[in-house]
Amino acid sequence: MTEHHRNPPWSREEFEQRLRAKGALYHIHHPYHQAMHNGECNEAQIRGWVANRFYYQINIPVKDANVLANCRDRDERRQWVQRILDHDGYDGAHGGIEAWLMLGEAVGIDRDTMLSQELVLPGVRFAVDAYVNFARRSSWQEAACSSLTEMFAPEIHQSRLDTWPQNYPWIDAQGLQYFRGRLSEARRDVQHGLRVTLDHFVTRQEQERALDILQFKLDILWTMLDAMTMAYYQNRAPYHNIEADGMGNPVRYHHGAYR
Ligand SMILES: O=C(O)c1cc(C(=O)O)c2c(n1)C(=O)C(=O)c1cc(C(=O)O)[nH]c1-2
Repeated sequence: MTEHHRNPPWSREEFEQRLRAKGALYHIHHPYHQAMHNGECNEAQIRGWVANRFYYQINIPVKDANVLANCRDRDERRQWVQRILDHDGYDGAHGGIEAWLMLGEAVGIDRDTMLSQELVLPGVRFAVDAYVNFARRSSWQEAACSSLTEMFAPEIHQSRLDTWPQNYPWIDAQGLQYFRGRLSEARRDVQHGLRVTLDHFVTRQEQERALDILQFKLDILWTMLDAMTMAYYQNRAPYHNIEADGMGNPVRYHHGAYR
């Protein structure tokens, strides 16, 4: 046992405070998001982000289905299942994935292109898949903890609602509905995720593990934007320096949104 594992657990309040302090590393601080917030993104950079984030959107309910699959507690599942419904839609509600498709259309990506995932960069795919796989292999409480980056999400959604209409007048403001919907959904998710995390991780060792899990999730979000930076800022999408695939076909991503 290393020394710090003998340390007493943090109080519930201090533990929560340490989880919230991780907001300092949220992707709101990534240069890509900063540029987007400051109105400095060109149309291709906005489109690249929307098309790549779509892969996150469609995987969130798959991730949450993995959480359910690992959870033996009916009451917890009853609450958690709402996350899947929020994204997939139910009854009269069209759901988050549909809302993201509408955001896509508002920025100039037609549905078929978005659904084909042809603009999704491998680095983004790997990062998002790591999240789904983590939820598949971990306890449902660990997966709940990994969702807690959502503590920091309402601020980023609100900032888009506040600044995009002025900064990007070419985007139909109707397309921003996704962000509006998430404001309340994220706050409700966080209440649940935080309660599970504070209840489940009780020794200092477990609490430190929870911080590591949250860091892992922060890394996923940050790495997605790193991959997009390569493609849409540095014009170094995968295979950017290779003209053809050897069979005379243009390489992947040549037709992509980064052009
Ligand atoms: O736009 C964003 O910056 C952002 C970030 C995050 C996040 O922190 O993981 C989520 C969302 N949006 C989001 O819309 C969403 O539905 C969502 C679900 C989850 C999750 O981990 O279960 N994160 C996020």
